[in-house]
Amino acid sequence: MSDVRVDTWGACVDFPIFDAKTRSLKKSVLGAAGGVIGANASNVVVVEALKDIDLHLQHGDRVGLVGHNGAGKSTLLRVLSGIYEPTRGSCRVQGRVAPVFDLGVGMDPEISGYENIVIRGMFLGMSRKEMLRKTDEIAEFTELGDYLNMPLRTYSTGMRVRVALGVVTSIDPEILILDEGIGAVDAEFMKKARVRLQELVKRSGILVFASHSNEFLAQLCDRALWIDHGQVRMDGGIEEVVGAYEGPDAAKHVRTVLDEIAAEQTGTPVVPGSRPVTEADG
Ligand SMILES: Nc1ncnc2c1ncn2[C@@H]1O[C@H](COP(=O)(O)OP(=O)(O)OP(=O)(O)O)[C@@H](O)[C@H]1O
Repeated sequence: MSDVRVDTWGACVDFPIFDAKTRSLKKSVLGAAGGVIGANASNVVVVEALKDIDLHLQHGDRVGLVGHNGAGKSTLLRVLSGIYEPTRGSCRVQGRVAPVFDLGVGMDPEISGYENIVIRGMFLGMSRKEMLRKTDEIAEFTELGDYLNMPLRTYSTGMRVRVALGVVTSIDPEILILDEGIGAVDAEFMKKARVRLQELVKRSGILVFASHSNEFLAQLCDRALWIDHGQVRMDGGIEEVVGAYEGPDAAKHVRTVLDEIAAEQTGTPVVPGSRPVTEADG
């Protein structure tokens, strides 16, 4: 597990759009959302989703990706998961990847919650035997009781998310690739899920997590990359990067969450807005 690694060297991803009208496009467009739109040598329109990404992650790295809509976060996660090959440059991943892009992927509406637990776990790289061992514990976490014997199609959206979250947080990944979409459950359940997510991250070798929730980023990651029009604009601590991307209020929110986590770990209560008195205070 300690030799897990993720490396990219100058990785670029271009999406050719064969049915776009070249004539109506300016040479290279930089909008508020989306990657740069350009044209390749054959005059085919391309979206430059990622450009020259150099990323080197090792065991223990917990990296959050922030950036505008269409910045390239999901594309980068797909490159790291081996779903996309870089158009130029390269990517090498050492270790077993568990990609969690959509909580519902791999779930079958016609089979029971119990059966879905096993299937979804296998989809994430676990063996059938391992999943059967974990089923009772996952069932208890979901609090769905007898519903777990009924077909998944009879569940509400939130009930499905409970099953999916239960499974996702039960696996033992070497490299965990998480893409948002984990907020569709009620607040009380989310509190419970958060603890499990934190435990999951702790036992993962590497985490890469794309999210628009600074709270989640602060809870799960200790480093952030700001992706801007397909490029890494900044690489640093969560507070610093969120501050640069979204401003001082967002950075303050991150600081509060980090203080809460530190206090939970040391057992010290947090006084809102408090900070140690320094010499500068006079
Ligand atoms: N399959 C595809 N075909 C064409 N263009 C694509 C495809 N997937 C992504 N893109 C483009 O690549 C760019 C990056 O998209 P990506 O989904 O990686 O952004 P993102 O940072 O995850 O955005 P969001 O925060 O909105 O989810 C966008 O301009 C998008 O239009």
